[in-house]
Amino acid sequence: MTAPNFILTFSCQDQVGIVATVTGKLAELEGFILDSQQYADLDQGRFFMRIVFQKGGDAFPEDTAALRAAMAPIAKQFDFRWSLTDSEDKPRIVIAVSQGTHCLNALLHRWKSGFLPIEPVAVISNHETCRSLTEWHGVPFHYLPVTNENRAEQEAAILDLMEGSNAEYLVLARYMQILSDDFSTKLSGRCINIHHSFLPGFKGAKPYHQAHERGVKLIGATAHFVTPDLDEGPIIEQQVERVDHRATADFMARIGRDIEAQTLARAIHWVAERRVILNGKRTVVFR
Ligand SMILES: Nc1nc2c(c(=O)[nH]1)N[C@@H](CN(C=O)c1ccc(C(=O)N[C@@H](CCC(=O)O)C(=O)O)cc1)CN2
Repeated sequence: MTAPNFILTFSCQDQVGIVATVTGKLAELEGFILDSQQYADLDQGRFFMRIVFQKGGDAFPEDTAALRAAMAPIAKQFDFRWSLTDSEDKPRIVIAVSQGTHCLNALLHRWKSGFLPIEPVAVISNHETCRSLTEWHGVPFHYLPVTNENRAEQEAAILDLMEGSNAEYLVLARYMQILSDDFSTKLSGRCINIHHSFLPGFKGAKPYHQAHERGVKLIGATAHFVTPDLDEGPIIEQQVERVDHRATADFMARIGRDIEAQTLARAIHWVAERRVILNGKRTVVFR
């Protein structure tokens, strides 16, 4: 049986000696480093790092909890924002969708085929459209209709489902409802949306119509963390495709579906491999 890999990611105020201290501790624990990436944001004065390591000797802690306990004094010393996970522990995810199937299908197909290291614990929707696709993949489907009158209750039901299934992330896979400020704030850093434009261009529900009206030559998609400010959250991944004067809004939407699906799946893959760290209104992505 191959030794498990562990992933340590952290950010902190930058100073001399962070890498030496962290890797010195791993050496003391006989940790064997397999991959290491770091970045210093000089403007913000913050340091970011991701280290993948495994057992390299008998001094290595017996499990993830013991590893976390061993690293905790250093995390306290530098006031880390950090996570330390076993690479086999796939993040538990609730997926939200409205009527478009393409992004949901991309996530569930990649997961079922073993290409996306996630644990989709439930799909929620304000329409019945995606029930059969979801249940075909063996994932529970929850129909949660929403109106302006019941939005608070519906969002509370989503939160209860996340807590009840110990879900780490809510992924909006073309969920066409604006989350309330309270809900999106509660899920800060844990809710990811796919927007069907190359942000910051063309925010809102109908970006392809806006793009056609503007006569753009590139269309795209953007996966980002959700904040109360619509389509303003920290960007995780983007992709673009060329179009020309013949492209109608419907044509743009048609080729856009593939871009959206691939962009969201790629972003969720990065997140699942603990490669994404929030950096204020931006992200650091160790690819
Ligand atoms: N708090 C946030 N909620 C959501 C965000 C976000 O960034 N912050 N992103 C959206 C997704 N989205 C674009 O990517 C989007 C979805 C819906 C709308 C919109 O205007 N919806 C209308 C209803 C439309 C309908 O019923 O079909 C509305 O809510 O009144 C704009 C952008 C997901 N939520």
